[in-house]
This record gives sequence, C-alpha cells and structure tokens, in this order.
Amino acid sequence: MDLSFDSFVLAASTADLGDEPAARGVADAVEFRMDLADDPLSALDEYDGSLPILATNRADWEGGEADASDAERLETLVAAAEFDAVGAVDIELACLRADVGVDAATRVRDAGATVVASVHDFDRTPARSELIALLHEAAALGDVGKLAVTAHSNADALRLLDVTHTATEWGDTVATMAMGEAGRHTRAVAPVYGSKIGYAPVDAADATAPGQYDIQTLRSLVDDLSSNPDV
Ligand SMILES: O=C1C[C@@](O)(C(=O)O)C[C@@H](O)[C@@H]1O
Repeated sequence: MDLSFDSFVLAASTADLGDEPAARGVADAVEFRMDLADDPLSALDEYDGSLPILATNRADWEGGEADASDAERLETLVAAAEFDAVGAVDIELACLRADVGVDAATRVRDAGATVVASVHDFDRTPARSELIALLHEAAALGDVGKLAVTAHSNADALRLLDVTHTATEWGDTVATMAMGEAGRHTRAVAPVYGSKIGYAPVDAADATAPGQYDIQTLRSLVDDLSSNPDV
C-alpha cells in the first residue's frame, strides 16, 4: 500500500497489528514496532487491515528492543517491505551512513516502500546547529528525515519547532517530535511547522515513547491546529 509523506500521516504505533481495526478511521497508518512483537513476519503475513504499515524494527542501541545484528535486523525490515501492506520502513540514520544500511534502503525502495531515516536522542535536545545537520542528513538519505529528541524545557521544544520550520522551508521532508513531558505539545504543534508524521498508541497505556498522546487526542489536536495550511 502506498505511503508517501506529502501531507501529514498519523501513525498508530503498536506491537500488535490486531490494533488496526481500532485505529481505522482515526489513524492514517499503523507503525508496526516489529522489535516489540513476538513473530513480526508472521503477523505481517496474516495482516488483513486496510491501513498501510510503517515498519519499524528499532535497534537496542537506539532505544528499541531488537538485539539482532544490524545486518540481520535490516534483513528482517527488507522482508517486511515485500509485504503489500508495508508502505514505508524506518531505518536508523546511523545505519544509512554505512553500506549495509544503504543497501537495505535500496532494496526497500525496490520493493515499493519509502524510507524513513530516523534519529533519536533519549537524553536531550541538541544545539540548533546539530539539530539542523541531523535532520538535513536524515532527509537526504531517507525519503523522510525523522528526528525525535528529549525536551526538558520550553526552549528545547521551541528549538525543535524552529528547526522543523527551517528544514521544511528548505524543501526537506521531515518528521519531528520531542519526547518527555516538556516536549508533549510538540507532537501536536510540529505538524503546523511541517512535520509529516505523528506517532500515538491506540491506548495511552501502550505508549511507545515518553509523552505520547493517545491516537484520538493527537488526531483532534493536529486537525484543529493544522486546519489552515496556508499560514
Ligand atoms: O521513532 C519513533 C517516534 C517515537 O519515539 C515517538 O517519540 O513518538 C515513537 C516510536 O514508536 C517511533 O518509532
């Protein structure tokens, strides 16, 4: 299924594709956290939902639970991309800097899926120059550059929003969000500044990152705040 990020995509983030019916009508896609699932390729094989899937197999060195080698982990992602329902695949920017990641991205695209190049910082929000450099590099190596940082203050959140706006004005396709309580509002506000992906669990108790809203709440916040795209 097609998953391009020309306009905002709200992804229901889950380890259980059985959540799809509950997300349908609210979300635009399902983010399948393969690293949190027991047998992800079988789950994809059995999937009969109507929402396109963004497949993520997050490495343990990037805050996820996949502890296979990068080569093996990426191979699983390429296998995921071959399923019709998978419209996009998340590959960590650190992998895309090496041949193994570039090769995986090529195979994912050959299978008809888009590549989300992601960077996470679970400790802090880096300085503006670092944010700009990371986001631009991710947007260049992926079809979308995604940056999730941790905000501890309004200044952190504002810096992320500013960088989102700047990168979007340059023509980069980006997705941004600040994790943690101080960053929570950026999940609703960053789309106003150009962020093209939001992540939210169907049920708040199943959050896949700190500070996420549940999907219904994020849908209505984003729709309310982004209702005038010409600003
Ligand atoms: O990378 C991201 C973003 C995220 O960490 C968030 O902060 O919403 C949630 C993850 O499931 C997803 O893979």
